[in-house]
Amino acid sequence: MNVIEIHHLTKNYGKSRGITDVSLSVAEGEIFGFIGPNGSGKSTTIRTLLGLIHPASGTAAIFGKSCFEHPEIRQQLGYLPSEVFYYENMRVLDLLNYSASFYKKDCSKRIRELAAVMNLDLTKKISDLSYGNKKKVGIVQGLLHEPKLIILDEPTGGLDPLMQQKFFELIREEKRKGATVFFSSHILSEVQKLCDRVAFIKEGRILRQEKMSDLQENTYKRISIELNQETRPEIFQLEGISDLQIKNKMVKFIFKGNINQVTAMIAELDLRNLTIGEPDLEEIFLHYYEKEG
Ligand SMILES: Nc1ncnc2c1ncn2[C@@H]1O[C@H](COP(=O)(O)OP(=O)(O)OP(=O)(O)O)[C@@H](O)[C@H]1O
Repeated sequence: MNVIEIHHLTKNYGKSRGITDVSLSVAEGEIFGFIGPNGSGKSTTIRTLLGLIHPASGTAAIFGKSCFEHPEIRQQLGYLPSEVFYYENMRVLDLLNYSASFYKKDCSKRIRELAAVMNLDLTKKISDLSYGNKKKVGIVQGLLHEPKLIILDEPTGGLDPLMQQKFFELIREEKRKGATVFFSSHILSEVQKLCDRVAFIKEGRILRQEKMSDLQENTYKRISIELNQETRPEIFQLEGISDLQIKNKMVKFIFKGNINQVTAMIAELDLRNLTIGEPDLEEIFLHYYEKEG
């Protein structure tokens, strides 16, 4: 069953672009990454999905129902917005208890567990917290009622690397317990570690949806060659080469395909140096999918 179903969703802000014809689905138990640069439409998609803003056209459903028509769905979902605003004078525990009062269950044990994992001091006043610690409050708030669907809009901003790791571990644990996770980010490397599938959004449109395993199994290589003399681009016209950059005697490109073909081509060259590495997903997206944008 698909927990999230979005079909042809379009939303504009007056004359300015929001999102255009966005379609995607997230299966039960999946961790789904939603990747795009700043302003690409991630938050707009999420807010429309949650029924917080109205689309111009298209449909969005959670557990098969529209959030507008069935606000009770929110009982089963945990949402961390990209920006969190709190009552500055409240203590962390009071704020979390207040959030928990919206759900029909006792969340006090889970609040303490989550605060311990995230190293969050429950006795502090919100106004005394750093940006990263406020983000932790948002994370605990999103998870405290053990929701079936967790929607996180840029959750890791402000968290230090150790806390990011702890947070990822929390998300993996929620997945093991059966939760579905929708996770937006502009940092591909973090999504790479966590997600089963990923959609890339650019300028309000979805470019691709891929299984993470397919992306990683594809033999993408980042190849850098230093030659003993200057060269010509025609030599590098092999199928599968993209993002070819030639500067004096330095040649760089991304290659996808049978590695033997590219090593045969390189064997013909007079090399000074050669490095073959794995491009990160950022490079794959930016250079392979750029032309589709
Ligand atoms: N309330 C608003 N009024 C007018 N334009 C808006 C509003 N909210 C978003 N937009 C515009 O819609 C587009 C998509 O913005 P959105 O916030 O959805 O992107 P995002 O991918 O979440 O970006 P970021 O990573 O910076 O949070 C942008 O061009 C933005 O300027």
